[in-house]
Amino acid sequence: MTFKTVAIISALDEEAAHIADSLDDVTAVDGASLNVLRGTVKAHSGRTVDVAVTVGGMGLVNAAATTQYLIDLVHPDAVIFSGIAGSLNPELHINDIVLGGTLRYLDTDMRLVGQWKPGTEEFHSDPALIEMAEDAMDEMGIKHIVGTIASGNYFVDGEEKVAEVINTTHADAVEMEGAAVVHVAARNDVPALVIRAMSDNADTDYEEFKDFDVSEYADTAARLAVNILERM
Ligand SMILES: C[C@H]1O[C@@H](n2cnc3c(N)ncnc32)[C@H](O)[C@@H]1O
Repeated sequence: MTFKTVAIISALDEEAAHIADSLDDVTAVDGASLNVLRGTVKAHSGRTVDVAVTVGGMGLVNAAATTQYLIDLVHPDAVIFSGIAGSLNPELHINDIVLGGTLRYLDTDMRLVGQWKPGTEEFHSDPALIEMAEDAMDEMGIKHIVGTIASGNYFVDGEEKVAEVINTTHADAVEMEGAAVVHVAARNDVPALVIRAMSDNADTDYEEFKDFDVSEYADTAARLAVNILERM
């Protein structure tokens, strides 16, 4: 598989900043409430990879709309989501990475929703993209797992919510976009990868979350995304 064009999506400005800064020959396109930056990254092979990066906002609908818009706009060979998530796995520490081997929705009856294409009840990041990400993280010395990510339309904090998410999804990390991105990518037959750096242990309440600085973790995920582009 040659990755000539790659679309990268984040939910927050901090999650996209480093990726946008790594692009050369940048142009901007506005549409569908998005500001899309297009540019190139020089790969180790000497080739250039065309990249489109945008911030789509938080939540499943924003993520789905953004993914479809980027696919229609740039016809990418891969879609990568780069961002932060709450850890549900005690083996993981803040700033470790979970790759979305499996992605499941919270609060969605997939027996019904999953009847439409691609006709599955859960979603998966592309194995070739996962392998590139693992090589990149070995090189960068980042602790990581390929695990299960749960995606829902609410911030998960506190023991009760955490227990419910773990019981229903068996997830290692929880966030608000990943499953929607991979779901929409699968409808379009585009390989996708979800990268999440752990920003919290799902114990931080929403008021605190607004105050605490997520830039460091957002940047870890973004540096990984750029390293993957350089391997393409
Ligand atoms: C709040 C933003 O950060 C991510 N995020 C980080 N931590 C959590 C958590 N504990 N629960 C839900 N989403 C989280 C979401 O994906 C959203 O974009």
